[in-house]
Amino acid sequence: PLMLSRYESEFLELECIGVGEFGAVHKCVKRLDGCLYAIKCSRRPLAGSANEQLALKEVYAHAVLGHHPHVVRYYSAWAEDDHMIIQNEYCDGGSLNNAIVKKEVQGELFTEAELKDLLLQVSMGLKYIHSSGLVHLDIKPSNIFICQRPSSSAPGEGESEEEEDGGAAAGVIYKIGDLGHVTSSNSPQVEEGDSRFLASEVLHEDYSHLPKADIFALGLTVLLAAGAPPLAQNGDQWHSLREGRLPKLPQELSPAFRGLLQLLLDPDPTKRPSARELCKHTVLRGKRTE
Ligand SMILES: Cn1cc(CCO)c2c3c(c(-c4ccccc4Cl)cc21)C(=O)NC3=O
Repeated sequence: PLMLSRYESEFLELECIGVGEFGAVHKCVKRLDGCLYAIKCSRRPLAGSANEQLALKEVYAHAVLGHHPHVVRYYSAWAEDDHMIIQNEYCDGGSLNNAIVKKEVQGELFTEAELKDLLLQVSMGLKYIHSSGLVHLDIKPSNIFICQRPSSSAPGEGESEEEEDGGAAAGVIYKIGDLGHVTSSNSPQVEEGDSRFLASEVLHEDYSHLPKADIFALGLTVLLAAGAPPLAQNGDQWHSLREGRLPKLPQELSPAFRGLLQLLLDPDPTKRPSARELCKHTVLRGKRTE
């Protein structure tokens, strides 16, 4: 085609790392800086359509959110020949969902210390998103990405891991990704996320405590990492979980941690701790064992 695509001229496509109805995500290297990026190409939504709104909200959210060690970094977005393209930080460790499946296959479990580290890191990312007046609304294992070492994209100015928590620098770093459902926490046009992680009050269009819907989804995310069976999309299991009945777990968790998970999943959103409260929660801030 006459117009040389910016995507082709600026990037070398290395491999496809995800395909969905949204489009495809590739691991790419930027020719200029030699760094790796995750680039999502999706069909450009019809002008004025709901999908266009969603696509724009994703880019707006990234633009507003700037940099945080536990939120996937945004670099650029542009439109070309009927496609929307977004260039994000490449996280080299796959998604939390991949990690959960891998543990399952190997007959291994996340230890309680690892579960606490996961909960603390994602809470830090959520605290940042919520303090910016936004809510994610699609927190789930496949939207949490892992960096096995400080990210392999271009280093960010003033972005330092130890600011948030030196501890994670030694192990894995979890980052909240896919801001496609992000909306403002007080004047929401809510686009519901995955029903398996949806808080009951949001299903009933009660948007008065949206940040607590992210906390509920985070509780289910940690529950899955703890080895809970796959979540139901609807039906009795879906409802019983939302009446505060936790599924049987393949491991004994300490009463303190189990109690905290119970609180994250409380049917009453006002009973769930905020991300800020989680970040300083003694159960999560206990002395590190390693
Ligand atoms: C399927 N998939 C696999 C990965 C690599 C994990 O090791 C991945 C990434 C992203 C995304 C992504 C999600 C939503 C919107 C835009 C992007 Cl680039 C999707 C990804 C993203 O923003 N950063 C990623 O690493």
